[in-house]
Amino acid sequence: MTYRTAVMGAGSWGTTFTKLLHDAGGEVVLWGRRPEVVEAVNERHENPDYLPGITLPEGVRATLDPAEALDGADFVALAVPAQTLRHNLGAWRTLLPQDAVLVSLMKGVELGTSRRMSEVICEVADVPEERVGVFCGPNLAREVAAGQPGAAVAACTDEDAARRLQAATMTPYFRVYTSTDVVGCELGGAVKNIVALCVGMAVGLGFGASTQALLMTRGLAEIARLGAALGADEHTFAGLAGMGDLVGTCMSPLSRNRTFGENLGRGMTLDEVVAVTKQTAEGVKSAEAVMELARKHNVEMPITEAVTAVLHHGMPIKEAAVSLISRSPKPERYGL
Ligand SMILES: NC(=O)c1ccc[n+]([C@@H]2O[C@H](COP(=O)([O-])OP(=O)(O)OC[C@H]3O[C@@H](n4cnc5c(N)ncnc54)[C@H](O)[C@@H]3O)[C@@H](O)[C@H]2O)c1
Ligand SMILES: O=P(O)(O)OC[C@H](O)CO
Repeated sequence: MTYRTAVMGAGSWGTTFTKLLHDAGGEVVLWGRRPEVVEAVNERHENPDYLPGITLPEGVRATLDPAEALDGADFVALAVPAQTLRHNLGAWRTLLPQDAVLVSLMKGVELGTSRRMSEVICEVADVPEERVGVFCGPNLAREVAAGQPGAAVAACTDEDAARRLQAATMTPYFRVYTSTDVVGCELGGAVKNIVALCVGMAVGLGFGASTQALLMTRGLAEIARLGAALGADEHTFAGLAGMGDLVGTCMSPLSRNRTFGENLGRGMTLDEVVAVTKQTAEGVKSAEAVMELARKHNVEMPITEAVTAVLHHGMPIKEAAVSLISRSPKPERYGL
């Protein structure tokens, strides 16, 4: 069976996901909002702003017209920044094919509502949760685009839809597992960005692997605590969407979130870091939205709290580091 997919958003991950779908043998059209990006993909088979040096297959086609991209799609993959999804999807709502599965590629939580991306999709597109999927895992766009061995999770509460998404995305170099735990997969993807910001700050301050491992491990514990409060399956956090994505992102100099934190840790001001960050570092805005969720569900998330204090309330990084290391003594516990 050949599936047709519309990928909405021609940044680094949207473009990479388009290549993956093509390599998996599917039909795919990439929607981009900038004419020069669409032209580069169609004429020169590259997206130099986001994936310099990567050659895209000749069969990969891009368009500026959302209706053309969405026409007849089995899957609609959404790859815009988390904070613009509501606006973008609202504009495409009447063009969405009746039975298409809408797949979030995004790793963020909406500011103001604290909604996960799948919740925003259900609300704006007015579709039941069975028609909304999530694709996530330790996937640094450049490495996946280069065809390095990798894996991800295709999640949907409708197991059959998850299996179809799996079939549409498996390639000789990329494995895809299914899950029905949409909540856990989304939280794993969104909250690890906040932990990666913190690990980056630690790297920027000159701290080594011991401190980074501490932050990753306790970061995973707070992700699992929030997940338990929101009804996620705690096993998800030991998998690709949890530990896998957390470790991949926190360890990689390619991560925009880790790099953002590292620049702050080295002493740049927030404005300076924002000015040099050309791509989306979702954790920066999502930190406040996740903190709001944590407060609402009475979940302790000290790393998220410290990152939010540094990014949005002017707390000096060194003060945040002291606040974390001097927390009261307690037994080690994973999850709740
Ligand atoms: N890059 C990765 O390695 C990777 C991997 C997995 C998931 N993700 C997630 O994918 C999502 C997209 O990230 P990305 O890496 O492609 O980001 P990016 O910064 O590389 O690209 C963002 C894209 O969105 C477009 N865009 C920006 N503002 C817009 C608006 N107002 N309306 C419509 N389009 C707009 C940009 O033009 C660009 O095409 C994020 O949630 C990210 O966390 C990224
Ligand atoms: O570059 P980042 O920090 O957005 O991370 C990219 C992916 O989410 C890694 O899985």
